[in-house]
Amino acid sequence: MRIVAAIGGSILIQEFDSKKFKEYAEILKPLSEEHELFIVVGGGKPAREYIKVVRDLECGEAKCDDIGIEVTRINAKLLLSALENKAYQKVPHNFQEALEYSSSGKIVVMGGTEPAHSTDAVAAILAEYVKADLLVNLTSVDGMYNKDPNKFSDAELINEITASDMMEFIKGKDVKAGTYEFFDMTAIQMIKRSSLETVICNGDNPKNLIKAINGEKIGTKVISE
Ligand SMILES: Nc1ncnc2c1ncn2[C@@H]1O[C@H](COP(=O)(O)OP(=O)(O)O)[C@@H](O)[C@H]1O
Ligand SMILES: O=c1ccn([C@@H]2O[C@H](COP(=O)(O)OP(=O)(O)O)[C@@H](O)[C@H]2O)c(=O)[nH]1
Repeated sequence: MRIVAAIGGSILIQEFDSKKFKEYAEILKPLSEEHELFIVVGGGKPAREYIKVVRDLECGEAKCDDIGIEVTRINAKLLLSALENKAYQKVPHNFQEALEYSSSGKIVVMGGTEPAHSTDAVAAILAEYVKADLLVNLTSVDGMYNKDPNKFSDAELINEITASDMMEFIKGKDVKAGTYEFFDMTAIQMIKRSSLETVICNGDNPKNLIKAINGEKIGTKVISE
């Protein structure tokens, strides 16, 4: 299968250590023997810290995004280091490069591309671009809830949701640099327009990626309606 997986910065680099990079490398290396893998990594806390500095410099949101993108690319480089020769050792800056690098037969790892969206959108566009069989979004919670599970203890996990309902849910959420929380509108639009098979699940345990690939019931399944 051709798989695009987005790994949220919130899990990959929660602390400044190599733990999650190593854990993911251990899972991704054997998976790449069977599947074609494209990994998109987020910026997490370091991106938000840098964005705060740029915002204080008052040079505009696009510049803040630009710095956020640089941080996602640093995280991509860290994952490349952990993956060693199983990954193509260059971070693509756009979708065409990602496709080119994948012809090496190795894992491709990238971060952001352009301002005004998150790496969740990058992963969805990439999935469209490379005609992926599956898009997996690995985040810091078990999937999509009816409200923020970190704010509401009675939040309920949604097992299945249509892209249209998800759009309705996300409408009006902040689109400033570093503030995309759960998912962004661009990502959902891609899922809808290209009927991308999508699963959102907890990436704190990298083995959940295997479960999602094996079609086990996990997290939230997004139906492209
Ligand atoms: N309806 C919701 N369902 C799940 N998570 C939500 C929801 N609304 C807000 N969130 C928040 O979104 C966060 C995930 O976004 P984020 O930290 O940016 O992750 P990532 O690093 O994967 O992009 C969760 O920690 C959660 O607090
Ligand atoms: O293609 C991209 C990817 C990222 N970003 C910026 O980089 C930040 C960090 O990316 P990430 O996807 O991790 O967003 P987060 O979920 O941390 O908000 C985002 O908030 C955006 O400001 C961007 O502008 N374009």
